Amino acid sequence: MAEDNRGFFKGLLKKLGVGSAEEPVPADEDAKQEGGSGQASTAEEQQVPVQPQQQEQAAPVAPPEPPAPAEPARTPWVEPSAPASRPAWHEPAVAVPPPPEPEAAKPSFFERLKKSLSKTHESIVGRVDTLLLGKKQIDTDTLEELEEILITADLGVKTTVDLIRTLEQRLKRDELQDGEALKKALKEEIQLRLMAHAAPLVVTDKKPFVILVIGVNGVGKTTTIGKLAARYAGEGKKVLLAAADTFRAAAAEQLELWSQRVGADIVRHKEGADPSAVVFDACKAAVARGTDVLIIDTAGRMHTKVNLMEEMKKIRRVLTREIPDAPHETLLVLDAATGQNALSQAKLFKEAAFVSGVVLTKLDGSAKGGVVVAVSNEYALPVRFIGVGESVDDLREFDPAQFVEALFQ
Ligand SMILES: Nc1nc2c(ncn2[C@@H]2O[C@H](COP(=O)(O)OP(=O)(O)OP(=O)(O)O)[C@@H](O)[C@H]2O)c(=O)[nH]1
Repeated sequence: MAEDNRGFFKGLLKKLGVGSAEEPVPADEDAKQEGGSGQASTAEEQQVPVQPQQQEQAAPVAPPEPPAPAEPARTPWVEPSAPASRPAWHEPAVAVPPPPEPEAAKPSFFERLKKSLSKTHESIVGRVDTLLLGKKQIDTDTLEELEEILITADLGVKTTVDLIRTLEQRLKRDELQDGEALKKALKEEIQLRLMAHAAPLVVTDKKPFVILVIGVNGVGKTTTIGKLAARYAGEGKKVLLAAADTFRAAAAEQLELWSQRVGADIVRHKEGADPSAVVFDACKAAVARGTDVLIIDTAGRMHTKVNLMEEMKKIRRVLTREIPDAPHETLLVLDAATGQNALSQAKLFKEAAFVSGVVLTKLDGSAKGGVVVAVSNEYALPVRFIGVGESVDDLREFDPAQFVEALFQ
């Protein structure tokens, strides 16, 4: 640093009452300096991030020479890593759940569901409308074309074949005289299949009621847990979250933000810790604190069925040892926007992890919402909730009649 700059900063620091105007010294070097202990300004003090008021005071006083070109304009003792717009003492850089919209500005849930399903509506009902345009009569050729539409709209081969067989029988019984009758029959048959497996998640008064949340990474597990925690805390229940996804520090941070936001407790360990150890501690804490609902976040990075089964077995072993009939619900989270991938994940997890219910997220903006019908019908799994956005109240209990109505309107 130029001599005259040194003089300037010395004077400036004196004015601000910061102490000695020596250049910042790294902490480990400071320890090596002789006679440093009695000084008013240690290296540590100089490297503490500047408080906003100090920055404001220092800003108007320009140094006599412009700073070196590579350096951003800042006073010398500001943390080099601190971005100008986001000081170093801010929250960790993980996705912060967006706050709920003000009630008055929000359309009803049915309206939002309809909007969320608009692309799926186009890919099923829109194409069926085009198929039926100008058709005076429904015949087996029409049903063959319908079959293709349903398969490509992610209803799954098994469900589609089953639907078409039923429609053929109804055609034989003369129930499908025109396009409108066919559309009505299709809507009824889809609803029937969804209703056959529908069942809401009933949180009993077992203390704690344990929900184990599984699914591959990125499908929306953590967000779903946050939304569920908000729901149960809102009902006056005491909620504890277990951050057993220890693969990524950000996953636990994200869960912690949700816990703070909804007023739930959290048990988390360091990144890379054994997920079963987190589950063990969470069970102990839940029992000791009289928790009503314990929700466990897990990592979905088991690439093979064998790995997945082993990890799940281990977690379950720990769980049942601590809370004999836990988990009371094993909730598989699937990203609806991944269509057929979601269907394959349902198959893998159902076989490996004793899934008892499903959450379909990201229905908003996806054309692949037909997968809801496929997952429920092909694997006989109840869809407990659907996610139609990132906000806290964008997770709703699945209602087959409402879903089909919103899809066909
Ligand atoms: N549009 C939309 N986005 C969602 C929904 N649910 C979750 N997300 C978003 O999906 C992204 C991934 O969600 P996470 O909750 O982090 O997913 P995860 O499964 O926990 O992922 P890992 O922590 O990587 O295992 C985030 O940006 C969420 O905000 C939904 O219903 N709709």
